[in-house]
Amino acid sequence: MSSGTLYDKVWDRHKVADLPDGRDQLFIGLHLMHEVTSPQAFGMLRERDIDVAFPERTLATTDHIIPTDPAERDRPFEDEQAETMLQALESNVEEAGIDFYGLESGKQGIAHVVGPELGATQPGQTIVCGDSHTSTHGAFGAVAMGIGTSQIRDVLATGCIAAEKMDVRRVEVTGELSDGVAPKDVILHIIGQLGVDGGVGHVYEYGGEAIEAMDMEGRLSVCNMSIEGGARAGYVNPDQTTYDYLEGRQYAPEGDEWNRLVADWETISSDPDAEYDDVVTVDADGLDPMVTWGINPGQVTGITEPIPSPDDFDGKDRKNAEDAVEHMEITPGETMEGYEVDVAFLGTCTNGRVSDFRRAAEILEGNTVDEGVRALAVPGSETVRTRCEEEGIDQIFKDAGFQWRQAGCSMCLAMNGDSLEGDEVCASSSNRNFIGRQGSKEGRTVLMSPAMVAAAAVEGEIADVRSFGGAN
Ligand SMILES: CC(C)[C@H](C(=O)O)[C@@H](O)C(=O)O
Ligand code: SF4
Repeated sequence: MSSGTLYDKVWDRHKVADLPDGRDQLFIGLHLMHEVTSPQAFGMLRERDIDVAFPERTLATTDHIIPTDPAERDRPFEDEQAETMLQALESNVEEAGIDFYGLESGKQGIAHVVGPELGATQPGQTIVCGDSHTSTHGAFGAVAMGIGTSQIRDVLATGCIAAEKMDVRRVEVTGELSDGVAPKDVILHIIGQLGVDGGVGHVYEYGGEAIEAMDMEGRLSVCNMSIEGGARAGYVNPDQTTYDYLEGRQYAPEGDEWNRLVADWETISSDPDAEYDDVVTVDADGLDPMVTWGINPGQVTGITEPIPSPDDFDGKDRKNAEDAVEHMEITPGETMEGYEVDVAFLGTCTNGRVSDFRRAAEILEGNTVDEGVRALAVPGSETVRTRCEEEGIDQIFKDAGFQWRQAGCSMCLAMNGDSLEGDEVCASSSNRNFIGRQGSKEGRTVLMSPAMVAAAAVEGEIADVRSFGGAN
């Protein structure tokens, strides 16, 4: 039997043909869809009178444009553009016979939260979505990639895309996370070390004891931000943690089929002697909670570490650091601790899952949000929201002074009206801190873990979550 990486094996299994331009024709196991990037592709199919080839391999939800304020979710939405986009998605999926998790389903949410929690995301699959954070699904040992409009058209029409095979970099994360340090800190640290372009031309295979010790939701957070490190995709080899999470979920196979698949999934993991194009080792021992100080996710440092000076960098990185210092109004040499915040935002496809809300609730319990802070808790899906409400987590958030919202992307990119104003500073559990990302050109985003967002909300400034004691 040939020896290789999971990426090689899954790719080879799904490869249909060599294309003349050097790319491969790749069959797609699961196509996730949301309202922003799909309408145009459906339009292209309609122009040529082509039906959706595999509706049963397609799953749709609505996330980016929908209001998260319960009072604004009645149809038609006040925002006409949002209403039009959702209507387009609704009629497209109905016509094609695609499973759709809309507002009434009780399971609506961000595609990258919904796919895994419904058990649609499975090991060994090829997964695509017209969304860059499709890399999230790699946490299950899948090859999951974001695609553009013409590829959405192709997968709708044929079940295949033309894709270029990448190199594989093994990112070995050794050591153990200390209290108060989360998977989000690990991926921010990785991006800080390897750079936002460090992964270009690669997919990242995350492994090592720190990754193996993570639960599925932690691995999802890590894989989610692969794209922020420039990688085309990121994945973790499937193991018992993966199977235990998946078993019994809505789309998960059952009985003999389940046993057959688990046995098969065991064979698709990277072999011990697999050859990688590159291997890097990152030590998680002694890692601090991380915070970004700049305007891309690689401009990141430990909470106790000083903000670097532009002089520490060369070329493009130096210019980026100068821009960051100016935009963020930060002082190199100081730490980010004590940097005042106006908004605390907890949610997104990076950190909008139940374990994220549990970790933040541990910090919030018995505490109140600083009076200068507007605090939003936005579950990544309605399933997450319901689960949090069953556990009483919503009450802890509300008692602390957070707004408890309904599921969506919300202030991650402010397409739905949840937005920063002026030069507000946001302590955010999201994945992008680009200028203007959260809806205001002067707005300032500081990326961090969910527990760190809760700590910042309480203190009214960036704080070290470890000072709250017992936090994990
Ligand atoms: C709107 C969508 C295409 C976009 C993406 O591709 O990632 C969004 O989800 C984002 O996070 O910026
Ligand atoms: S939560 Fe943010 S990063 Fe994730 S899909 Fe929505 S907009 Fe993109």
